Amino acid sequence: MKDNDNSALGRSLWRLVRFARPHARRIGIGLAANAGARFFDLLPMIVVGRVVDTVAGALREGQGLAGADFAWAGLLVLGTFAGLAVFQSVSDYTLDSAAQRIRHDLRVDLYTHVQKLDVSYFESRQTGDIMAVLAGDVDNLERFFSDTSTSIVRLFITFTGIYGILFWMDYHLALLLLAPMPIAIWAVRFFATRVAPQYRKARKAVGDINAILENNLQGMNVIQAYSAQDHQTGRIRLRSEEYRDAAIRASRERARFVPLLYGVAGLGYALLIGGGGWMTFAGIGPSVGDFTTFVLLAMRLILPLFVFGMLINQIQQSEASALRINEIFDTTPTVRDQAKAFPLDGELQRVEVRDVCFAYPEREKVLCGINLCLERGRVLGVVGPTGAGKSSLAKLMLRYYDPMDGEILANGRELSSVTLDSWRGRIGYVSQEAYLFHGTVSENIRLGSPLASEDDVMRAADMAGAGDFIAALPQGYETMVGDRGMKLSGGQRQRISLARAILRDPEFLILDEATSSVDTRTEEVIQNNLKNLRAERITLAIAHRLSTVRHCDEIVVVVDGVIVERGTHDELVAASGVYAGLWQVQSGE
Ligand SMILES: Nc1ncnc2c1ncn2[C@@H]1O[C@H](COP(=O)(O)OP(=O)(O)OP(=O)(O)O)[C@@H](O)[C@H]1O
Repeated sequence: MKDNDNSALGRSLWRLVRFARPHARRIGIGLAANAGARFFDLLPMIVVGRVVDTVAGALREGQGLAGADFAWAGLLVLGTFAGLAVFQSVSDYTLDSAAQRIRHDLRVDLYTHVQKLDVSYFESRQTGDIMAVLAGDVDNLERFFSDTSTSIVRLFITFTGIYGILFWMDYHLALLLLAPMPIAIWAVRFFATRVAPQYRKARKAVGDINAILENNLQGMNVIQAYSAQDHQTGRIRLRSEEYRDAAIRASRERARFVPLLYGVAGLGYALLIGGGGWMTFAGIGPSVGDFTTFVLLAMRLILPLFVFGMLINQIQQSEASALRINEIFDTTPTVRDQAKAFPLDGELQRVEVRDVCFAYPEREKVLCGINLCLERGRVLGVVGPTGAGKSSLAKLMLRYYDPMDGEILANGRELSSVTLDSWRGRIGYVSQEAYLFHGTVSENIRLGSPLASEDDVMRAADMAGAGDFIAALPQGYETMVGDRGMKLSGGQRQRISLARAILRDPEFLILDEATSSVDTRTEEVIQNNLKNLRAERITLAIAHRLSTVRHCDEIVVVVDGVIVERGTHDELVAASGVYAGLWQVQSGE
């Protein structure tokens, strides 16, 4: 960010030009057509000059002219408009379609990149802010690629075309028109450096506003329950004011810039009309016809000059968006495939956790000296008080994070030397908060197994104890679950996410409080169903409710990130330790 603070024109935008490369041919055709269109656009003015010279010559020499003497001019002008129409539409279509393709590639690439980022990235950055980049900033760039860059090209061709003709006609006059140019260049640079920081602030404010909006819309029921509307409106107001002020400051810079451009244009014309008129009259300049063409062409420079001002403005806005997009592209995941990683092959027989310690970034240790051995066909239960580090252990298994010390081995191979896809592809994970996506029940169950048959989906739902309630929903498996599954109860959401994990037929099933929101009777049914599944997989079950882990082959008790007890249910109850105490409370003994 820092090295961009003083940059006037588009360093971040340049970095995104790579997205244009695959469409170079299309862009080339568009540019060539645009150049053709500009040629036909300017030709009538040369014809006008020739007509004026014909008239002036005839008047000077007292010759008569018939209407037929001007027919060529009319036909030529008509022809130029036909040419302009064809070339302009070819140019518009090819350049615009290239821009749409670039935006599409950019959006897909950026999203694909975001999907690879660490879980910790999403835990520390607000969703609404990332959304603002993926949606708002990408759309800003669409405008850049479709409108701004096309206008830049058009402007460039018009400018070079007009100046080319002017220099060819009379370089003295062309130089007169060029004289104030250095002032224009200075004005543009000045404007760009002044306005860029404001646009950056505005884009950041948009991200902040989106983050609060996204958060608040999701928690609107809580806001209403606590009558917190005024306070929340205040937060939005504050951010919106930041955006408003940055936008007004940018507008103020623009308002200063436009008179400068008018001044430059005025100076150029004053020199041209005054100096050129005198030179033409004195016979040391162009003919009357050429002077007419000259003035007409010069007039055509006015509009581009102001379009140029607008373009600088758009470029700066796009630059602010490009900066945010590049920030995401520059973020690399810390948990990723090592250069020498290769897929884990063979059946998953055992997962070992050796002397593992772990802390979240910039936090105290949450796990310390953890040793575990999980084997195929066996179920390991993890219990402990809230905040003890149980879910963190599951996150390490999933390789959302890598341990600080120690290692996790799968079939004897260190997890970090195995490709992420080959590892996570074997896991069925039911997280503490059952997250459902907007869609049908069936689509949600199929998340990790999109090609599964309907029968398999139903079987998985039955195993998860969800079959009956799904059948009773208005459209059964095709019922829409609402945003984040809000149209279902907590227990129903949990069972759908359990069905999702079961459908995957994973070799390693991680259940983090997977049945905490269902009643004890339903849980018992689910436990019985899961018993049939345990033979062909490793199961890790985390729970508060001891009845959930009671039948596990081994249970570990985690307190403050350390394993304090381990054994079977009976052994732990007999040991009269932490577990036995919890059991007494929960069983009412
Ligand atoms: N993403 C995170 N970043 C920083 N700290 C975290 C993060 N997630 C959890 N923690 C902290 O790590 C500690 C262990 O959390 P963890 O979720 O593993 O506990 P738990 O045993 O699963 O608790 P519970 O039974 O309440 O679910 C807690 O102190 C928690 O505040």
